[in-house]
Amino acid sequence: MTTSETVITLTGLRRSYGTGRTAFEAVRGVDLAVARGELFALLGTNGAGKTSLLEVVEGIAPATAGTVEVLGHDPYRQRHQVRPRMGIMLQEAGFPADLTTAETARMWHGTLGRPRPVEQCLAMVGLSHRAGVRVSSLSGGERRRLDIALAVMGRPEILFLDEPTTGLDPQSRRNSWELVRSLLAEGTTVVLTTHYLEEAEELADRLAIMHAGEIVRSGTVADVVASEPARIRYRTVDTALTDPAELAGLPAVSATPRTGASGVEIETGDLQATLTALLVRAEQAGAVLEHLEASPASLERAFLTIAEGRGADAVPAAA
Ligand SMILES: Nc1ncnc2c1ncn2[C@@H]1O[C@H](COP(=O)(O)OP(=O)(O)OP(=O)(O)O)[C@@H](O)[C@H]1O
Repeated sequence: MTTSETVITLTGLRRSYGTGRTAFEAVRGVDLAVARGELFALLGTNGAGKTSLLEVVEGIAPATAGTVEVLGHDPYRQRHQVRPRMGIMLQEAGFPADLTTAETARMWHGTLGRPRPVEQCLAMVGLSHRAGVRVSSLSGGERRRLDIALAVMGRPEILFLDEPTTGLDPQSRRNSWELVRSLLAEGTTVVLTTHYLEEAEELADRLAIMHAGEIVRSGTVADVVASEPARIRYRTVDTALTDPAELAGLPAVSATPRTGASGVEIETGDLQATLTALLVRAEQAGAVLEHLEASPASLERAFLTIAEGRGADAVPAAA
């Protein structure tokens, strides 16, 4: 259940690698607040800065500028106070290859304050039957699931999952979602990065999309989708229906229609109104609209608009 208590607050957060002329700023002034009990998804193109940001929040690296507070503490300088209350699943974990699954879990168990039993954790991720198998013999997906098991073992208040389901088959992915849902139901706060938009749509209370070190969209899935227009596409030889100035006069058209070799693309804030008027015009002109497609706004579309560099300034982020 989501409460209004804020457990993660970032203000003007920046993170650079290197110094001087070779310095590279991977996180460029991020403001963010995550409430207790919610699932916050961080999305973005490859290299957008998600992992660089997460590592600062997890206390693995210091911020170059700005402030970060996790459970009321600086996660880097006051790491010993924050770390026991967090569960962290990194993008790539290193396990000693010669230990078995159960030995690895028991070793981790020994480092935690009030851990869940090893057997329970392995059962939670469907690895009980692989308990006696060496980690080196686990499949990539099984190793990912072992990662999740270790991350939840310490009953964390905040769980960080960095691309947790990459490499999992569809069934295992859905099982992981069920596990995350059960942790949310217990009141755990979850911060998730993923390249699977469906995963964010399934699980996220709120999300942010990063691009080039900045958050360019944020809010609920519905908020982010609402910021994106619907699209109509077709091809035709009728010049009245390929003229951008004529088409801009259709109701609810939100940008100058694009016409080119691949056909006509119209963006609209009201798909039904624009489509109805377009079809009436086509009927009156006796024109045929070939390959006609009408696509409602979607998270995928919003993501692609940002990835193509068209959406960075369109709608301010409101984290
Ligand atoms: N140690 C480092 N030294 C220099 N640059 C780095 C370092 N680590 C990451 N970067 C750069 O910082 C940028 C952000 O990387 P980061 O790993 O945070 O992105 P990401 O959003 O997590 O990407 P992905 O989705 O591919 O995992 C990239 O351009 C990357 O090359």
